[in-house]
Amino acid sequence: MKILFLGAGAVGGYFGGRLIEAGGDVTFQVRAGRAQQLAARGLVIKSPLGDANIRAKTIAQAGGEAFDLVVVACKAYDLGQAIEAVAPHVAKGAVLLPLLNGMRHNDDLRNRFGSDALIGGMCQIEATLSPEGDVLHKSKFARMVFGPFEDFPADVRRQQVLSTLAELGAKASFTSVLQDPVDQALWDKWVMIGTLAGITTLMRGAVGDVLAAREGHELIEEMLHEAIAVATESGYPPRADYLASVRQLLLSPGSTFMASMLRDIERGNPAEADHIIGDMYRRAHDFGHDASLLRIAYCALQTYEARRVRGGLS
Ligand SMILES: NC(=O)C1=CN([C@@H]2O[C@H](COP(=O)(O)OP(=O)(O)OC[C@H]3O[C@@H](n4cnc5c(N)ncnc54)[C@H](OP(=O)(O)O)[C@@H]3O)[C@@H](O)[C@H]2O)C=CC1
Ligand SMILES: CC(C)(CO)C(=O)C(=O)O
Repeated sequence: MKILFLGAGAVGGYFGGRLIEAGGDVTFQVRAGRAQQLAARGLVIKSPLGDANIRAKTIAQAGGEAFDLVVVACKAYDLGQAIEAVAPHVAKGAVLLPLLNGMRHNDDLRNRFGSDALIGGMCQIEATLSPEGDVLHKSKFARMVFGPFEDFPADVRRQQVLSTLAELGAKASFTSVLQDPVDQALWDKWVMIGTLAGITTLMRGAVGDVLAAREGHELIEEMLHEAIAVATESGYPPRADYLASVRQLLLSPGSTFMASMLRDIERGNPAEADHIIGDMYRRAHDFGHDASLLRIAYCALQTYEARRVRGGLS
């Protein structure tokens, strides 16, 4: 199976690199700056699961080659361009697997390419790119979940892609899970990341820092409650055992766990505010919920973005 990763950032670089190690035929579609880094240094992964320096095949844009699977691994604010970049691959028969946090990108991709071009996915990893472009994997967990959507079961082509990816993933240095249907896993992840990103960007600290504050524990619980309410109204209430694991992550005193969105803000980069927090707040609002913490977190993120865009950060 020929696999293309659109983007070789923290997520694309990690999972794409690990699939190459497992014997996968993987190419990265990258822009000029990232292409130069990969040519100069190789695809470098620094990870508690094992360091690697991988020779990565790259292309600048869609050309003659056809791919069976295109993994979309960009940030949400780049999705518009990414959609145009992957369109020629879809026209040649590729199936798309987005690994972005949030949910709305699935609708965007489905509206543009149709349901039969899409499988669902998400990943759990704490990773970032160093200034030199090395993938820095910070915790031991690395998990990719993929599968067909509940309302659109896999046809023969997507089933073939899913099972080949599962076989390859089983040999790779991450946990690979084929989940049919995939929807609950995507909602569960959004509940967790919506709460984590909301609270850590609002308070500008890791989970343990927030918990050190007098109202910290209560506010984390309140934001989690708002996110759970959106998932529940949407038909995907998180299971009790999943919520127990989320509470363990979000309520561990002293924990340095934080959302990648906070790291983006600390570097003065754009944040996926609208996609991860704004979309959740809007859905809460449409369901008639108050969701006052999501509302404030979204407002804080929009304030950051306005200041960033006017050059007011330094
Ligand atoms: N980092 C993490 O720990 C986790 C992230 N996620 C989610 O995964 C998604 C990706 O995040 P992450 O990997 O951290 O982000 P990064 O910023 O590290 O990587 C995104 C990459 O996409 C590339 N890209 C964007 N548009 C294009 C394009 N049109 N053509 C080619 N390359 C493109 C960027 O390239 P360029 O360098 O040229 O800008 C960049 O290298 C996000 O939705 C995030 O929320 C999910 C779980 C964990
Ligand atoms: C919380 C985490 C690290 C889990 O995968 C994540 O998705 C993110 O910060 O973007």
